[in-house]
Amino acid sequence: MQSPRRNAEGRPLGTCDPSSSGSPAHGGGSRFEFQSLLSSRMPGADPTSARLRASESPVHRRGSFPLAGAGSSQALPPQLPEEDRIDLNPSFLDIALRSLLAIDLWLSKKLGVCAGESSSWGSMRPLMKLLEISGHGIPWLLGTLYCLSRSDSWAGREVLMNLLFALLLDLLLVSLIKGLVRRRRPAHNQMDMFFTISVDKYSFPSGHTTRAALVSRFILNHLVLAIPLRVLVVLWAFILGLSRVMLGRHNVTDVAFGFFLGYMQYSIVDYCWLSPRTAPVLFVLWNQP
Ligand SMILES: CC(C)=CCC/C(C)=C/CC/C(C)=C/COP(=O)(O)O
Repeated sequence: MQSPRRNAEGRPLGTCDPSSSGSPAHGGGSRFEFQSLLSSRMPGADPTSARLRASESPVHRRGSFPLAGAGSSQALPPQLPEEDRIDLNPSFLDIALRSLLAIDLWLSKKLGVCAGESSSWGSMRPLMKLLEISGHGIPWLLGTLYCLSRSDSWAGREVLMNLLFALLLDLLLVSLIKGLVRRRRPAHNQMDMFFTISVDKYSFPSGHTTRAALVSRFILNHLVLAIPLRVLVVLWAFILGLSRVMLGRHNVTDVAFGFFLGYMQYSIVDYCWLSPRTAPVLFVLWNQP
């Protein structure tokens, strides 16, 4: 059996002395309290998952409760029940993620000013819903297919074919991630969206935002537009993302990740660019009478 590791004062590590700087396992008396508070008051604190985390922690593996350090002559606090013990040792990443989520929920609730008719900016709701339609998958897909059917130049057809590929890739990736992450939409959201598919009950990432980022980057790279129009395209994408939070459809992190994913999706499309040279079959098929 391993003898317990000791600190500079010869005290076994993990021995409880609330006034001391504490053991590496608990980080001192004040951190001890902070962590207890965090684990017991944080939304979503779950004793079952805490128990699971504990079984992975080095403190737990040692097989004894370190606060009750054997051999210490000082009065020790009473031993805590199992659930409370483990909650004392969340990892730094755990705390950082939970704090980020708490800030995300708080900020999203604050920004959800058009979430209902009676919300503080409720009168703006129709305008936000108009923006919502401008970034919906159906008009973009139908519009691209229509333009493709009317296009009479090879260059135009190539761009539109790639836009179609981009839109389908976006639908696929967003559905996949939504299905995997399964994050519920904010509680203050009214589920009155136009034409949704099953995964759209989930909110991470925002599909409207990925599309806005993807399409705007696509347009900026493949259409020759005057500067004011280019600014308008960027503004549209940005305001569409913001409107998702204002409508209460999404949390801020859903939209932030949506921008990132949409931006990256364009890079994929650009990398796999379809042309009569790289995908001749597609282009020949499209030109059949
Ligand atoms: C071809 C096919 C299956 C088209 C489906 C298009 C469609 C229903 C897209 C869903 C658009 C939508 C409501 C996305 C949700 O956006 P969030 O920003 O709320 O995530």
